[in-house]
Amino acid sequence: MVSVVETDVAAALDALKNAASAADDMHLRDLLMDEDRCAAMVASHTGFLLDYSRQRLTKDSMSLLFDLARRVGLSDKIAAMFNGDKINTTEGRSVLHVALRAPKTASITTDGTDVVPAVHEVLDKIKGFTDKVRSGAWVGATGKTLTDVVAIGIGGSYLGPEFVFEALRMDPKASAAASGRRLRFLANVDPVDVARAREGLNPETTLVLVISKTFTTAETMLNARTMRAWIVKALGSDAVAKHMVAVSTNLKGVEAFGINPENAFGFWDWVGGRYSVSSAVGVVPLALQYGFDVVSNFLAGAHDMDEHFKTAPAEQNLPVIMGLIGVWNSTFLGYSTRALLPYQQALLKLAPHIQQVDMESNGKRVRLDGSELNMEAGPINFGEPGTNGQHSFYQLIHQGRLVPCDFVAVIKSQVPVSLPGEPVSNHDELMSNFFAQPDALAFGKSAEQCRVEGIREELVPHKTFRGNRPSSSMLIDELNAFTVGQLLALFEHRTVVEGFIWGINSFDQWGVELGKVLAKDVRTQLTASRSDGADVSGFNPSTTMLLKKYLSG
Ligand SMILES: O=P(O)(O)OC[C@H]1O[C@](O)(CO)[C@@H](O)[C@@H]1O
Repeated sequence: MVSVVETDVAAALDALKNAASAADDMHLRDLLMDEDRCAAMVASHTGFLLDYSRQRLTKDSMSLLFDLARRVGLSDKIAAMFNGDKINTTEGRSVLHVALRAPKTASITTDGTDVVPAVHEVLDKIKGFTDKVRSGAWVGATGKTLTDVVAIGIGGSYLGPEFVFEALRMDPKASAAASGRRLRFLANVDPVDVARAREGLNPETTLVLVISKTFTTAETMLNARTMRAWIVKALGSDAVAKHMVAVSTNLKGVEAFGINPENAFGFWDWVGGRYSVSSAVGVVPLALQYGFDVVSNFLAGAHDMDEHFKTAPAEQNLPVIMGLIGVWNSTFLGYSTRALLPYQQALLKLAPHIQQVDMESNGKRVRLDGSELNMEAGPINFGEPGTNGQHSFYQLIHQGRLVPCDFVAVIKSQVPVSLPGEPVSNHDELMSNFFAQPDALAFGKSAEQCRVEGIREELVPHKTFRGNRPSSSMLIDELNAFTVGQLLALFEHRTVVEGFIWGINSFDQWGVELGKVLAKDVRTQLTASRSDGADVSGFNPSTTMLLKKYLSG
């Protein structure tokens, strides 16, 4: 039987479908002339301003989206997440990454236990350990200070920490705190990645950090064994205790590997891998590099955005607005892709991280109850810092397929440069592009304009831009540990909002399992063929041919 709520939601969806058909008759060129509309489509929160007037939305269609949010019970769903309800139903887990950055005074309960004291216990342990390593109180097997860290981990145990690491590299405070220290990441199970990660490093001064929620991920464990062999070869097996530590929810696995659980930093099953950067997964490597104070600011920033998300009314709530725009573009306008374009080199790893956050979360085709979703949900995400992207894939964005864009920029550069004789500072030069691109996409250039410019008739079609290509523009006051935390939480919550509206489970990832199972079969075959010359068998003709070619090489 169809419930009242479902009928209510269906009515809201129908109204939005009609609004989307009407959007075909509107051009951003005209919508952007409406001052009231432009003023209404701006939202802000401490240090952040979002202008979404270049979305193909009217004020009415935006109201319909807020109405849909009400009808699906978005605010209750957000509250359920913050309350520790087991909203990850396929795994029977709470979703509490927000607890990782909650202050000591907060109380967040799951299974009848307040998790905040445990979070702060781990944070205190991390502070103690990282302070010791940084000060030289914790030394390696030969008595030398451990100045270099190789953080082994993949997916959610890698992408978020690397995003934050890169975002803060040129921040004056973080960079001063990192003086004399190096942090490398080792993710790919490729001996080339191992060689790159340890290039120029000395085992005597290197700390290896194994980061894995499960401590079973094949790539991470082989890389961990490879790095352990490197330490043991140089310094002997006793050195492992001084040179290897771990981050995991599986402390038994850590011990079985040979790392003392005393030197392990735990987290919990209510932290999803891709939402784990504010757990020990990110805090340990980042505090080793930048010091615990900087990382505390990062956590405070994430918490600040959590509070905004939890309390601000939908109409002023940045993650809610961004999530609703995502739903509009994906489900109602049918755009299958979106681009994340930071005009800020420090954010070069934002798009790769958000790719995982979003695509592993919302790359789903069934609803929570297992029924077919029957609408387009999670889009393909990609991105690259501007202006590099302009000289790469923007041609397609301007004249090829339609890709909604999220432009992100920072008002104050971390490292301002102004050269005598140059008309603008280097940062202003970068920002000129940030302001120009959204307008080029929105307004385009008509054939008439081309003709007025005297463009030869046969070239007019090639030089015409239809425009009407949607984007949002975000300005961040400055990029520091606090605002990086805010930015991370903002994008995490956008994904969560979209998943809540679609009624899917944004917190499981069954889709990555099948490939892992098949890789096991191939591993078994390679072992048998290499050791006993066993024939390749049990695979389809194509895979058999490829495996034979590989084995003969
Ligand atoms: O931290 P682990 O357990 O090594 O897992 C790494 C990653 O693998 C996945 O399970 C699948 O890619 C991710 O969700 C996770 O972040």
